[in-house]
Amino acid sequence: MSRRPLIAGNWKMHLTVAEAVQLAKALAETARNCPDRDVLIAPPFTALAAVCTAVAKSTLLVAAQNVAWEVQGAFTGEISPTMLTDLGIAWAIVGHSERRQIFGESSAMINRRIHGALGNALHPILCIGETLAERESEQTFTVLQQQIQEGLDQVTAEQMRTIVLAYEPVWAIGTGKTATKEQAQEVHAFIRGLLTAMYEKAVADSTRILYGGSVKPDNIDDLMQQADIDGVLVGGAALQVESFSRIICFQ
Ligand SMILES: O=C[C@H](O)COP(=O)(O)O
Repeated sequence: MSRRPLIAGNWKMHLTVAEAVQLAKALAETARNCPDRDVLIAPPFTALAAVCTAVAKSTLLVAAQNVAWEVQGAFTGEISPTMLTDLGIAWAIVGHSERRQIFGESSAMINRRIHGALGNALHPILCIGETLAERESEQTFTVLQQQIQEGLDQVTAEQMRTIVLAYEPVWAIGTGKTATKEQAQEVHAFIRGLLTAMYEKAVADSTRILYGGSVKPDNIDDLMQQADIDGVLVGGAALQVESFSRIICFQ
């Protein structure tokens, strides 16, 4: 089954509005030259409106880095799904390991965010991944299974059509230590098998599973050649036009 590649850049807490618009415009040009793949950027909240306007006529997809589960109310510091759709945004990252680890987001909270997104026409990118200690104690698959089952609790097969998963081993994020292509493929195949068990083969076969963690121009081609790697979620290397353009144009 062929799945359309998705190359996503998570800008995290970087860039001014002007810098974000400049980078987005340059990447829209790169994306235009690679029409056989989806290209997505996730700017910080402060730059979302300006970036959406700047790339409105391009194929570039724009995501928020998180999303609340309620549409309005007393939730200081949160951004609601309808505030995002109001800007024309159709995507949201949910459950990034930095949200889980630094800000203490639980699987239950992440599941609520997933439903908040799904209920308001946003495509969630659900992030999962094990820590170094969990990998070294051979708990990788147990941890991932729990994160996926809890994150996707009450998500239907129909809703799975709009969800993307991103496997990001915590030990590979921002460390320069990428998982080998074999390690990444092994986990992606496990995730696809789990989706088959949770839903059905057609759902597993059509779900895009991204890899994230120190993806760079020099490892993108090997990663994208793996059977179950359908794209990448890039942090550091997504902040420069040259490096992210090379990643977008993987061979
Ligand atoms: O969301 C992106 C990931 O956290 C990967 O970040 P990185 O490419 O800087 O390792």
